[in-house]
Amino acid sequence: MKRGFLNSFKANARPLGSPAPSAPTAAPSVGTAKFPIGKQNIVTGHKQFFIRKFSYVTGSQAKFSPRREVPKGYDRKLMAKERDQRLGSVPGMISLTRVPFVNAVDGEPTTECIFHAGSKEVLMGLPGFPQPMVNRVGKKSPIRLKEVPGMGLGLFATRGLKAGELIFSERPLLVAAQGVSPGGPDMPSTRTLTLEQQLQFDLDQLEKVLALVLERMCDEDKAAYMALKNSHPEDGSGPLTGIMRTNGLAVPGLRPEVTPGTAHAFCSGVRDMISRVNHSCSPNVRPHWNMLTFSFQVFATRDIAADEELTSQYIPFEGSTARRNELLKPYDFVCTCASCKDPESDARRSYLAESDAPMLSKWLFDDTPNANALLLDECRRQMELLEREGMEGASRCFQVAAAAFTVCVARGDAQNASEWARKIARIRWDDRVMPEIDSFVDPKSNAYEGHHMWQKKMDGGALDKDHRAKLAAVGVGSLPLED
Ligand SMILES: C[S@@+](CC[C@H](N)C(=O)[O-])C[C@H]1O[C@@H](n2cnc3c(N)ncnc32)[C@H](O)[C@@H]1O
Repeated sequence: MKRGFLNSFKANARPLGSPAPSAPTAAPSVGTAKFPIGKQNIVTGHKQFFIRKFSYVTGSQAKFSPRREVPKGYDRKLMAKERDQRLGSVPGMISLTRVPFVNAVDGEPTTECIFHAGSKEVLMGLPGFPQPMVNRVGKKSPIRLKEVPGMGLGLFATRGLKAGELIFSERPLLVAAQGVSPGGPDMPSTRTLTLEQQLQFDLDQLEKVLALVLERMCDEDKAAYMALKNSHPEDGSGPLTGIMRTNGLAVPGLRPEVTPGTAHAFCSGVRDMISRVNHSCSPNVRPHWNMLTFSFQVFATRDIAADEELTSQYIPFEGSTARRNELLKPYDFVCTCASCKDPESDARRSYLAESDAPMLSKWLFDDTPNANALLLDECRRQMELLEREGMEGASRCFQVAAAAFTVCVARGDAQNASEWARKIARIRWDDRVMPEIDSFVDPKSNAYEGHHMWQKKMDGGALDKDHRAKLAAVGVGSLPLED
C-alpha cells in the first residue's frame, strides 16, 4: 500500500515535540478533547473548523535542501470559521472534523480529520456508515511491539498467521488530505516566492493545521501521535508534519473530485500500531483501507511464523533494487530485505515489470491454436516470480490467478482451477475477489456446476482450436460456433 506524504527534501532541524510555529493558544477542553477555536456542536459536542484552501505543491515534487526561510510577512494566522457539524463541506475550504460524525460504535475510537470539500459527503452518503471494526486492535491481537536493531520499533506476530488472515483493524488517530495549505484572506500571494520558499511556506502552514488538530485530540491520542517516529527532523518539516510524513499511509476514496491514482487523490492516515510496521520490498502484510469501518485492515499476504516481524512495502513493487532505494530515501534508510540482497532479484522484477499481466480479454480474441497453454504457462511463470520475490501483496497476483482460474474453469479443469482458487482465496484485501471463491478450493465442489463459464464449458480441444468457442463460453459476441 502506498504511503502518504512521501517526498525527498532535507533541511534544518526543529526538535521533535517543540511547539509548531504560530500555533494558536488552546481554548478550554470539552470532554476529553480541547478546542482552540469554534463553537460546540449541538449533535456531537464536537467542533468543526473551515479554513480557506490555498494551492499546494506536494512535497514529493520538491527537491530542496536545506530549509529555506520564508520572508517576513508570510507568517499569517490561519483563518478558521465555525460550522455546524451536521452540515456538509464548503467548496474551496478545508474542514477539521471528527469521524465518525455521529453514531460511533460504542467504545470505538474516533479520528481527527483534515478534509477538503467533498470528503464528508463521501462518508455521509455511505449506507450503514460506520460499521464496527472487525478484529479491532486490542489485547487479543496477535501482535506485539519490539525494538529492531537499526530500525526503531517494529511489529511482530505473537503466533503463526495464515495467508489471507485479517490480523487487525485500526482506526487512524489522524487523517489529513494531501495538499493542505490553508491561509487567510489577508495572506500575501506566494507567487513572489521561489519554489523552495513556496514549499517551505506550505510545510509551515501544514504544521499550523496539524497543531490545531492535535489540540482537538484527547491527551492519550496526542501522546500516541507524538510518540511516533519522525524521520524528517532536518528537512524543513515541523515536528508534527515530520511525523505525518514518516508514518502516513494512503487513504484512498475520500477525494471524489480528484483523478483517482494521482497524488492528491489520497489522504494520509497514522496510528500507533499500523505506523510501526517497518518496510520490506518482500513484505508479508498488506494494509488495506476499509471505508465502511473507517479503518486500516492489515492482512497476512503469506503464512507468517510466530515471532516473525510484520513488514509492508512503502513504495511501489516495481523497479530495480537501486530504484526502490532511491524512492525510500525520504524515509532515511537503506533496505536490506531478502530481495535487496539477492543479486538475481532485479532480473525477476524486471521480467514482471516488462511483461503485461495475463489478460482474459486478450486470450478471448487469441485464435492461435495453443492460446490456452500459452496463457496458463505465462500465469505459472509470473506467479512463480511473484512468490519468489515475496510480492504476494502485489495487485499482479490477483490478475494472474484470476486469469488462470477462469481459463481452467472454462476448460472444465477443476483440478487446476482449484489450485488457482486457493491462491485467490488468500487475497482477502482485494475487492475484486469474488466472495464465494472459497467454495472453489475443493475440485469436487458443486460450485463448479454453478459457475457461468463451467455451465457453458467446452472440451479443451474445442477451446484450443476455436477462439469463437471461448467467446461463446463467456457470452461475448454472437458468433456461431460452426460456420
Ligand atoms: C513508519 S515508521 C516504522 C516504525 C518505526 N520503526 C518506529 O520506530 O516507529 C518508518 C521509519 O522506520 C524506519 N524503518 C522502516 N523500515 C525500515 C527498514 N527496512 N530498515 C531500516 N529502517 C526502517 C525508518 O526510520 C523509517 O523512516
